[in-house]
Amino acid sequence: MPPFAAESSPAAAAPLAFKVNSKNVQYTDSHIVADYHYENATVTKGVDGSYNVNPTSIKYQFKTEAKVPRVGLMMVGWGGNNGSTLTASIIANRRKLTWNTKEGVQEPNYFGSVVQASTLKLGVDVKGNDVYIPFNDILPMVHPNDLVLGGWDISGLNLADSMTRAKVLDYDLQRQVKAEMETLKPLASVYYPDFIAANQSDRADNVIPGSDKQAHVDHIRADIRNFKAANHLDKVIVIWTANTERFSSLIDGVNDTADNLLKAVKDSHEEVSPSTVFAIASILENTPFINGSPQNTFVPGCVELAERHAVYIGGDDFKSGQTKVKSVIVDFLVNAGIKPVSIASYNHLGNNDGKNLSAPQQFRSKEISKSNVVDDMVAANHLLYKKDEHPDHLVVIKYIPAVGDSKRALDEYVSEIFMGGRNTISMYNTCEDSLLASPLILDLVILTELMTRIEYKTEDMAEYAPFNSVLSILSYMLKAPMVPHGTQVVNALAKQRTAMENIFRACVGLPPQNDMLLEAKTQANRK
Ligand SMILES: NC(=O)c1ccc[n+]([C@@H]2O[C@H](COP(=O)([O-])OP(=O)(O)OC[C@H]3O[C@@H](n4cnc5c(N)ncnc54)[C@H](O)[C@@H]3O)[C@@H](O)[C@H]2O)c1
Ligand SMILES: O=P([O-])([O-])O[C@@H]1[C@@H](O)[C@H](O)[C@@H](O)[C@H](O)[C@@H]1O
Repeated sequence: MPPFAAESSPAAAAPLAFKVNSKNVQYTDSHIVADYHYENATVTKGVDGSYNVNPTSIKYQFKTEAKVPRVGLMMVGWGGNNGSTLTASIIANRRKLTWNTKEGVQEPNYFGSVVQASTLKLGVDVKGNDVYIPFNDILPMVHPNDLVLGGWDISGLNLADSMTRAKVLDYDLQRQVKAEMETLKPLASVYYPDFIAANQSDRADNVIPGSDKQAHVDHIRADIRNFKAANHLDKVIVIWTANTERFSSLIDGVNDTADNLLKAVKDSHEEVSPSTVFAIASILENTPFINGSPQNTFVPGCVELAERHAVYIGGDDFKSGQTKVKSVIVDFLVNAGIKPVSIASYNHLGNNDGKNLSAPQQFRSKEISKSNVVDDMVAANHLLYKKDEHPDHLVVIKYIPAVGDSKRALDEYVSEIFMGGRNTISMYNTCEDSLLASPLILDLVILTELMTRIEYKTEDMAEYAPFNSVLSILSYMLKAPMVPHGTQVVNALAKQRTAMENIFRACVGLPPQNDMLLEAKTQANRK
């Protein structure tokens, strides 16, 4: 039986939520085609140190396939807290289950998903008031309830037992989805003990045998093909929500180029990690691969392979809690002309992720992804920070089993303010970590799939082309967002969200979002 088939295929192309009345936008039976002028400015510095600013305008044409396909989500680490929680939550939403809690009857939702539970401004009404629509109405997108779920885990527990082990969801909900979850069993996976904490070995009872890494790549490729065929899917997206691995060493001749990496797989080189095996297998199956963990899955050779095959990749590390808040707080402080001088981020948690992170090499992967998030915001304000000057920044993660998935996060931001003053912001944040991360998996899979249906061309291009294989548009959901080589990393959450919104607005021929509200500022006093 297919691991988990959606109860019904999504309807044919659903009617669009809105139409833009413009000569720049054409709606065909199959596509939305929009002409868009991308306005920017190039800045050069004169010998006297002054800037010369040259406005630029590039005409793009975006073509979006309007029909939403039948999509499968294959999770690596399906039996983990995130994977089992997301699966149960989709069942609950799909079946409109309600459950009793001490607060009363709870209804299912997709809170925490930008795509499913946030809105965006479409424009203003005749009175000049903002009009907001659901984020997922900007362009046709897959609905989570229509996703077909599957995946792999080194633990052979079925999803009901995994859900019980995770201790995330309320019992009265677990009770209602148990029967369906019991039918779901992760596929055997690739397990190289050296890459995750030794304390994970007791879970590894569902492992593809042998140490031949080429055979493992071929095995995973076959799994993807079989899942797609068995569930009559148009597309599959693979997301790594398995344990955090140690970083792979970057070795010339091994993982520096696509060809060397493919040879390293053939040679079963020890530095090819399980996550890179999955990424290679996905790329060779023309299947997007997203890394929800902090390790450097995408070694240079893997990025080159994705670019060679024009397959989307994205990562790293779901941005779900402390880091998400940090990418707002530091942005606010620096843009307010206030100078953070020290950032201390401590948390403890007791889930299996925390257990794995209690090992030094796995913690180091997470420390890196949690530490670099302020770099762009600091670099953007040379008035506050001299070149290469940074706030002190400390990341601490401790494992305390008793608190389970309910992460306790303590953050302290000390900033220099006016005339030598100091401002200290302290935060204490507790939450079920998996309930923050699981909705992000939805956003990542839904937006990655949408991006596979969008092409662009500029006036100098004869044919349409896909976006760059490294999907930096996903950065809002990621702590250490991957960007195309040589391009800037943006971590500020507001900028990440605006970029995402404006690209989708451009695909329907709308100008970038702005909050100038000139209507209210110029007409209000008109006699
Ligand atoms: N808030 C969050 O939960 C959050 C936020 C950011 C990042 N992450 C990252 O997401 C990942 C998953 O988090 P989680 O809380 O679900 O962890 P988890 O430990 O509950 O689940 C990970 C699962 O991966 C499985 N696994 C390990 N190695 C595997 C392999 N090679 N192949 C297949 N399965 C394998 C484990 O058996 C386990 O079931 C972790 O790397 C974590 O750091 C989580
Ligand atoms: O998202 P965030 O709160 O900054 O970071 C979290 C860490 O603080 C936590 O210890 C870890 O278990 C989660 O995987 C997540 O990465």
